[in-house]
Amino acid sequence: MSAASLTLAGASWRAPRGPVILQPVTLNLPAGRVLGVVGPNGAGKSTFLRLVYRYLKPANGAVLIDGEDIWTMRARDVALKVAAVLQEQPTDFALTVREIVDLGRLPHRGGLVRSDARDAAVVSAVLDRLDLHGFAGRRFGSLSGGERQRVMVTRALAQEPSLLVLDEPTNHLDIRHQLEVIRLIRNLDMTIITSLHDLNLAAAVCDDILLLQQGQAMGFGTPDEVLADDTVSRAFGVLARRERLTPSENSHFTYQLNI
Ligand SMILES: Nc1ncnc2c1ncn2[C@@H]1O[C@H](COP(=O)(O)OP(=O)(O)OP(=O)(O)O)[C@@H](O)[C@H]1O
Repeated sequence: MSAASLTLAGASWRAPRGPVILQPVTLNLPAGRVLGVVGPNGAGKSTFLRLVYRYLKPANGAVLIDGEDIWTMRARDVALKVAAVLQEQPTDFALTVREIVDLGRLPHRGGLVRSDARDAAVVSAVLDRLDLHGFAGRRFGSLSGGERQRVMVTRALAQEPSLLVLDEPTNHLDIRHQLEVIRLIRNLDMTIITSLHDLNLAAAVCDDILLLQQGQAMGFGTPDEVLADDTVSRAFGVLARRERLTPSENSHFTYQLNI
């Protein structure tokens, strides 16, 4: 497993027989970076993520992973490189946690081939990593929202991707599990693309930020470059002020309605 670079070369998306939802985006993310995708509701964050994990095909331009256009690659080869944890959770509630996590191994074996010892070892290792071993035999449907979210992260890690896409990964999680997932994101040896609503979290966790507003990229760069008070205020339609907390030097945004 190693990290992969991501390039968007003028990639845009248009709804079928509808308007352009995402205007052309061009960016180059070196391998191993953590990219946070931020912006108000309806800005196009999920659409951007769907282009990256090859769910949506760009109307124009291309998405490249390690320099290769993902739409000229076989779907299975993309699945060997890219895993996604989405807001929508699977409905196979009758499966056990171990069975759900084992589904992450599917791209590594052809068709109906059964799990082998290596698959079992990877599944056990990722269950341990997310502290879910005690849940392995539980039915997915019997878990809480936060436990399900951790299972979905675990399944994605079982895929051993080089690029991990996360849609609001801390949703449903209590404070401790939020911190654990954030620490995990920072420590993974892969490229991460994550949408986040919490700008404080985005500034603390991400190497780079893509700010979207009404389907347009308003900024791409380090959190300090992109998340300036006036830019955040304009994008979200609020008065935003960023302070530095001492001694951590972490950013802390406060907001008020500008009426
Ligand atoms: N298939 C579609 N057909 C028409 N409109 C769509 C389609 N998919 C998305 N949209 C619209 O495109 C816009 C961007 O949607 P998207 O889900 O990417 O936003 P988002 O930034 O993830 O929003 P949120 O923060 O609310 O989750 C929204 O206005 C949405 O209604």
